[in-house]
Amino acid sequence: MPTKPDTESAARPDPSPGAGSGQRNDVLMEVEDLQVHFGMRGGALARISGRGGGAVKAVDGVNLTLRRGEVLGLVGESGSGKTTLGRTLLGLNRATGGSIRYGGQDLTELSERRLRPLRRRLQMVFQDPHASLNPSMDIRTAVGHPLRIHRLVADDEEYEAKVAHALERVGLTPAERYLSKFPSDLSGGQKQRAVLARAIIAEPELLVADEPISMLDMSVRAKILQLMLDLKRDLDLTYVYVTHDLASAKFFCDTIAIMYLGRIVEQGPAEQVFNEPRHPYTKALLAAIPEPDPNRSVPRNLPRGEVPDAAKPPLGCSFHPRCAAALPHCGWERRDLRALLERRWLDLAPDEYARERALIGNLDALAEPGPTRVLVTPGRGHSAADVLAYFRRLREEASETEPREPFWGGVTTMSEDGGQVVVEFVEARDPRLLPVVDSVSVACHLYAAPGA
Ligand SMILES: Nc1ncnc2c1ncn2[C@@H]1O[C@H](COP(=O)(O)OP(=O)(O)OP(=O)(O)O)[C@@H](O)[C@H]1O
Repeated sequence: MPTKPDTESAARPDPSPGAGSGQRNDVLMEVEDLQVHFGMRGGALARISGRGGGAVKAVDGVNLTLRRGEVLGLVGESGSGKTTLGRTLLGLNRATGGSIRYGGQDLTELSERRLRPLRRRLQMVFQDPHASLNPSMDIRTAVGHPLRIHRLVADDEEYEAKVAHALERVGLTPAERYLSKFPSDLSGGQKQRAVLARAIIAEPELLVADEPISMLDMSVRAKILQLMLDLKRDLDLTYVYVTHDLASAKFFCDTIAIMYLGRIVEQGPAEQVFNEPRHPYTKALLAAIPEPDPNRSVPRNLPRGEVPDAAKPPLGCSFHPRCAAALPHCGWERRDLRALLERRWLDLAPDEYARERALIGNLDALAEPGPTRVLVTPGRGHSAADVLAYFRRLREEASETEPREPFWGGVTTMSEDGGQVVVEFVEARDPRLLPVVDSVSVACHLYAAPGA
């Protein structure tokens, strides 16, 4: 990886629509309590996936300050909401709540017609350069497209000159060699350069780059990132870099926001987040990539499986079911009891599994979210006393063999009631993103005062 130039986040003369708006000069965008919920009602996909009636909380209460000249990395596993957040900052997805202050206006309230002129200033670079360029359009037409849309040139001569200038800026030189070529004539790296030329041609101030190098050959990835840094320096750009590739984020970003299920769980200067991760999720992500290895992406071997369904996020802290450091009030609920049993049963011999499984009646009743008081029906031929004794045995065993299993700490009482077993959990608390040190904020009860 090339060396990283100094950050240029200092204030500069402000030619943007934000000038004179009362915003601080170095702040480009201010995001408050942003929500993007996708309704699942009615659609065919919703019916097939069984998610009908709910909402996918792709972005759920995000606060961000984007400073001019900054490279902000949105990092997290697949499904954490990075792309949706990035698109919403540009008005490509509509927010369902909260605000995005930019240029003295709230983008979330603008009609499509009023958003259109702002789009010149807010550009997106997508992951797949092949899909980003129309195969039947030559580079001259594709790269200059924004000039026509936003009516930025007086005549063909000016058009041609601006396209040639943009191509040269991104290293497609001499420009004349590329103007009449088609995307299929270019390599992957050259295509992404052309995409960048199109993104900068209308003189934007913010670029949201969604995995801009992940589909490129390893040999050109660093070159494209270096080109982006050069463009940022020369054109006073600000970047939001969406990625699950921690190594490139470490190199490329000034600030990192780690996302999990639609929320930011840790945020701060890249150096601090990488050198001293605080949230257990950030720690797990970083522990899983050995350094230095720019080829690795976020691995799948995080504790306890995949990111949960964003339509039914876990109670309290969304990360608690996968978190080895979870506390009693992190949000334990009946789904966690089922997950605990299933994890245990996976390791049992068939006859042991059959014996234990038979103790519990309808396991599906434990599949839904909440509540924190759950009734467990014994299996046929078994009594509540059998189930209660079983649970108590599991808890005892866990305290000896798995002292780090946090689930049982979240159980307050277990008792019999009317032929069923009642398991009650500690009331869930939702962690808020709070400053922990200087400019690092973390959403985790490990860092919050009791009762916070
Ligand atoms: N248009 C949509 N309609 C319904 N759900 C959506 C839509 N777009 C995204 N989602 C859902 O929102 C959640 C967040 O998706 P998003 O693509 O923003 O995450 P991501 O972190 O960028 O993931 P990836 O790295 O896989 O792109 C996911 O559960 C996804 O299925």
